[in-house]
Amino acid sequence: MEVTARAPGKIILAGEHAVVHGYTAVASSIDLYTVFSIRLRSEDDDTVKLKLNDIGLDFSWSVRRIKEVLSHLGSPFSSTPTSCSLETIKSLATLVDEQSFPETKIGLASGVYAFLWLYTSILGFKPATITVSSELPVGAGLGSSAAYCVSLSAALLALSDSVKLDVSQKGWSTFKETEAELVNKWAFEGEKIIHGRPSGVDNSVSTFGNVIKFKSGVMTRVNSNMPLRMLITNTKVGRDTKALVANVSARKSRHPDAMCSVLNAIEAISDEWSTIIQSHAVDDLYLSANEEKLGELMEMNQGLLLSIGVSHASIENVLQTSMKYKLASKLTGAGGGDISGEVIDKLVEELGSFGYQSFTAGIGDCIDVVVISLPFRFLYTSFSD
Ligand SMILES: Nc1ncnc2c1ncn2[C@@H]1O[C@H](COP(=O)(O)OP(=O)(O)OP(=O)(O)O)[C@@H](O)[C@H]1O
Ligand SMILES: C[C@@](O)(CCO)CC(=O)[O-]
Ligand SMILES: [Mg+2]
Repeated sequence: MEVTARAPGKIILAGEHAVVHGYTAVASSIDLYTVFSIRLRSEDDDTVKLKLNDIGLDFSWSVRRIKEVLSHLGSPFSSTPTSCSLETIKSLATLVDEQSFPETKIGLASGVYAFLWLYTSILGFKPATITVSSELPVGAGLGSSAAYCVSLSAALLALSDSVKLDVSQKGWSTFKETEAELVNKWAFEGEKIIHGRPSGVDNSVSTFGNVIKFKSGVMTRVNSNMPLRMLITNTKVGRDTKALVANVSARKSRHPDAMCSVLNAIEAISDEWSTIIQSHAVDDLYLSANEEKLGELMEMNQGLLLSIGVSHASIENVLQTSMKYKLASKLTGAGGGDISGEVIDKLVEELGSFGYQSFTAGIGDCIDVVVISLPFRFLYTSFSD
């Protein structure tokens, strides 16, 4: 039996970091996916093999060893999403250390802990070969960790017999709403292992697709009526969402009043973003006035992100380069090395001369356009041998 599940990445249009502290963010899924495939092996095989294609790492555990290390948990199965305790993370770290995790890639280990937690909690101790590969750059602000956790949870739940598929389209099937909620909740537990303190916006937009507004754990769907041209630039500067989120919290406890004002301002920007993209353009003039407003909001949001300490010299370089072409930009996701914005070919070329990689997340025929109202959802297909 094999199941393949995929889940999209995202861009945060406004409100990253503020959303961790209970303020509104607006996010959209993009058409770049992470794909998990799980092939169950025969019960007497006794191995769980994990192949992480994007980061070039393979693992192989015996089911017996996993059981032994997690013996304090008793039965691992849980029908409701459960948090991984610190004690269990230490046990999972033992399993990962035994596989000689390369020191240079140690920052990636939390993804393997999240895998082991979700796998054993949802499927128990079944032998299998699991492969993951992604179109998303890992750790660049496009929600790779959420797409990883959502596609993994979707594949596991599809195999667990506890969920039923919705109608099948072109070989892919979707989950019904309540089952998608279950996938989302499990994915959030995985994100907690990777991020430390996720808001839940990334896994929610990866699970439900489209454009969403997110505040204090509550998601609202946004009906976007505005096609947007977006360019995403990866500065390739390594960074870690967990550390950036922790730095913002530390700054907030040092300067509570000032930070509260900044986060309130970010929330006002998110609210205006969602109002604008939901409005119906009566004519081209109205549309271009709205585009200009969004550009200003992006500039203001970026200024506030700088003030909370999550920008980076490379991001500022992209901003200044874009400004030469009178284009607005902001970082997206956790910051510290990535950016999104509107652009023209010359800008892409100039950004390329700094070693940055610009790409568009195209949809269907619209290769260079992100139409943020498209209904991206994770999908999976299953078949038996
Ligand atoms: N395809 C993948 N293969 C293996 N691990 C992955 C993959 N995608 C994500 N991860 C895990 O997620 C971590 C990156 O998550 P992180 O939250 O730092 O970045 P991001 O999700 O890409 O950006 P952001 O959270 O700002 O949107 C990696 O260190 C790894 O543990
Ligand atoms: C930085 C952050 O706001 C977005 C990361 O994509 C973290 C989160 O919301 O979990
Ligand atoms: Mg992430």
